Amino acid sequence: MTLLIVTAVDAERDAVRAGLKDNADISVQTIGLGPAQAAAATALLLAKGNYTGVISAGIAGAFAGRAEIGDTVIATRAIAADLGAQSPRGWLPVVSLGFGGVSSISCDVNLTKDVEGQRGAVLTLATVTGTKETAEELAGRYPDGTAEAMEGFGVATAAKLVGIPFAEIRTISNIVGPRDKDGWKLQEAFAALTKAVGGLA
Ligand SMILES: O=C(O)c1cccc(C(=O)CC[C@H]2O[C@@H](n3cnc4c(=O)[nH]cnc43)[C@H](O)[C@@H]2O)c1
Repeated sequence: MTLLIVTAVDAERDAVRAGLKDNADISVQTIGLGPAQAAAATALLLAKGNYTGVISAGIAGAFAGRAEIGDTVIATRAIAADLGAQSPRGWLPVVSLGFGGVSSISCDVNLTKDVEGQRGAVLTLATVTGTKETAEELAGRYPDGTAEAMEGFGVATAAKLVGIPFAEIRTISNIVGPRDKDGWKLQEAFAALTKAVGGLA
């Protein structure tokens, strides 16, 4: 039986593979960017293989004051932070709309028990946050929200459908706020990712 680790882009996949040193019991695959692509591609992989669990891994943005560049965040839960409705009285998560669905999926602690890092919720968004206002709104809405990325909830949804454990590991490349892509510390985050997944090997 094999553990599946999925990443959005090849650079993340290569950083994870470097930390695992050819461990034959772990398969690392690129699934593409965003929650919809992540859910569909993960479901396809899980349908074709026999996996003990799935981990969404990669880089992420941290909410100011909750994690720093180069830190490792191990998700307690993956939150669908843009699945719901806006209203004049504030945000309405999908669960409050009355049509079913869930707003967050818990992570299995056993999958990441050998990984070092801080624990906190990781938000999944189809749109990367790019303003101070949205960053503050999300941080206020989710007091346990430590980081945001674009795939975790999609991967978690596929794992839940198949009935296998899910976890998410993210290393911090940037602070969530006004868009400054040139300021993302990609190499620091990829190096931290290689180190973090070493515990899984
Ligand atoms: O390999 C490269 O040189 C490279 C250049 C640009 C971007 C990447 C990525 O890996 C981007 C996709 C990756 O980033 C996650 N991510 C990171 N920070 C955030 C954020 O602030 N908000 C949302 N997502 C973020 C995303 O989930 C993907 O895993 C590589």
